[in-house]
Amino acid sequence: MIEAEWWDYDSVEEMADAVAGDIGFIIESALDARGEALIALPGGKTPLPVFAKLAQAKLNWKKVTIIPTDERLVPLTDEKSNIRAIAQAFLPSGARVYPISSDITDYKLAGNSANAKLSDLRFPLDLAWLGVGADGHTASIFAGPDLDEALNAPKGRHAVGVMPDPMPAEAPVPRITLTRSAILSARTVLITVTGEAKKELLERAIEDGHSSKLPIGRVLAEAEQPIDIHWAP
Ligand SMILES: O=C1O[C@H](COP(=O)(O)O)[C@@H](O)[C@H](O)[C@H]1O
Repeated sequence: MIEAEWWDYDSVEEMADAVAGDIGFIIESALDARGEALIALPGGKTPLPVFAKLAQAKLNWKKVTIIPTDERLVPLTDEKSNIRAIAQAFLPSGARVYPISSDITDYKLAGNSANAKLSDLRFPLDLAWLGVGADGHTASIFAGPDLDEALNAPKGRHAVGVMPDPMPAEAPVPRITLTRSAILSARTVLITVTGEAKKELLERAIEDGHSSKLPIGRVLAEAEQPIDIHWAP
C-alpha cells in the first residue's frame, strides 16, 4: 500500500490556509532550486478557496507556469473550463497560465494536441495537485474506453483525450487529462478532498490499490513517493 499522510481540518477555510501555505513553500523551493516552477492545478469547485489564498502569496509569480491537471472540452469562456478558473485566480498575480485545450472537437486529437503543447514545458512537474470526483475519477482519468490509455501511456506521454463513461453529471463533456505517468513523475503529489463520502471512497481506493475499480485507486497504486491528503468536512 502507498504511503499516504492525512491532514484533517475543521473547516474548508482552515484547509485552504494550510494548503496554500504548503503550495507556496513548494513553489518557493522550486524557484530557489531551478529559477522556475511548473505546477498542475485541479479543476472543479474544491480548489477554489485555496486558489484565492494562494494567489495572495508573495512569490515571483512571473517564473511560475500553471497548467490544469485536466480540461473539459468546452470553450475557454465556458464556466465549466478548468483553465478559466485558474486564469481568473492567477493571471492578476502575474503567473504564466498555460491552457492545454484547443478548438479541436475530436477528443483524441485534442489529447494529442495537448500532449504536443505540454512537450514545450520542462517536466517533471514541481507539483501535481489532484482532486477526486464523487465517482472516483481524478484529474480527468475516468472509467470508460480511455482509462487504460490514461493509466498506461508510456513515460514521456503527458496528456491524452478521454471520453468518460458514464459521463459525470456536473460536466458531461469529453476531456483531456494528464496521464498517470505525468502525474506521478511530479516532485510532489498532493490531494484535496472534502466531505465524508469522498474520504471513505479515497480510503477504500488506497486500500484496494491495483485492484481498485476507481481511477484514483489505480493512479495512486503506482505512486512511489508519499502522498499528502488534505481533508475538510
Ligand atoms: O471534473 C473534475 O472533477 C474533479 C473533482 O472536482 P471537485 O469539485 O469535486 O473537487 C477535479 O479534480 C477535476 O480536475 C475536474 O475536471
